[in-house]
Amino acid sequence: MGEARDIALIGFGAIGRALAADLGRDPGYRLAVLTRHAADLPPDLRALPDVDALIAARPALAVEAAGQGAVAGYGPALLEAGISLVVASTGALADTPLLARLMRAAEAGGARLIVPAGAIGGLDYLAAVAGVEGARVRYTSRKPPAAWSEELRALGHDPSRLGAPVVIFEGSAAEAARRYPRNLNAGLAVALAASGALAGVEVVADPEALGNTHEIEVESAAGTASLRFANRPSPGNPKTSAVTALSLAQAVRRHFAPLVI
Ligand SMILES: NC(=O)C1=CN([C@@H]2O[C@H](COP(=O)(O)OP(=O)(O)OC[C@H]3O[C@@H](n4cnc5c(N)ncnc54)[C@H](OP(=O)(O)O)[C@@H]3O)[C@@H](O)[C@H]2O)C=CC1
Ligand SMILES: O=C([O-])CC(=O)C(=O)O
Repeated sequence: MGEARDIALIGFGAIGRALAADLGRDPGYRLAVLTRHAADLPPDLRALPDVDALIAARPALAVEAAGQGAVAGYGPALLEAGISLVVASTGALADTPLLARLMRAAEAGGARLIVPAGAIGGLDYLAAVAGVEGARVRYTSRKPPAAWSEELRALGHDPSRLGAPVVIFEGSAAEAARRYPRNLNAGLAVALAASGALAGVEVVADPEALGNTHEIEVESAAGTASLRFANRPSPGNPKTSAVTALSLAQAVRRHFAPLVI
């Protein structure tokens, strides 16, 4: 095996910890973490105090699992410096001027901005049929009330005693990602893959939801598809599905793989 590849993680919360544990078991990777809480890192992880230190470390790839602010704050500089970036906080890309800036930076630096599947799957299918005439995609996010405590209280509901599903939002993926930056990244990933074919997004707090559920319905001249993901919440954050960290680990492996599936 060749020398270990340096990977820089940004953020060390629910996803960052799970991702570090996953990639950390693989001798093919050496990890460093940009975090505001360096003292909380296990001794085998190197702390990066700021984005300049990250760029100076010249990692083979950076992975953001921090928040929309980190994508906007660090993304352009990393990409311009030629460091490809996997973003978990895909909702940040609802900001079209930021997305354009990131794409210009990636082009200038010869790097890639990578949107992983995250909490869902099937983005390849959506992208393949998006241009087919009449293609129409709908996305529904259905999470248990614990993921929507504040929003339910604001609507006059007690999250611990919700008797029936409550629709929190209906509208565009971009507006959903702006309003709910911690809960609607998957909707924006669907929007990027499905492009103009995404007809709408619905967000539901559901006491019967078996975990964080994502439903994608597709109709086009190529056929129909019903995708449904019933995800276990991450132990560290009920808004975040545990599978997201697995998806990011997969995006890292895929980036370097000689066989891409
Ligand atoms: N694409 C997808 O399908 C999914 C995306 N996500 C998104 O992934 C991101 C991470 O999720 P999760 O791990 O659950 O969140 P957590 O809140 O558990 O962790 C985020 C961590 O990032 C740190 N952080 C925030 N901003 C910065 C910054 N500018 N620089 C360094 N560290 C920072 C926070 O620390 P501090 O205390 O310093 O703020 C915190 O420790 C979120 O934006 C989330 O919405 C989540 C699920 C699915
Ligand atoms: O983890 C999930 O189920 C999805 C999520 O939070 C998001 O899309 O932001």
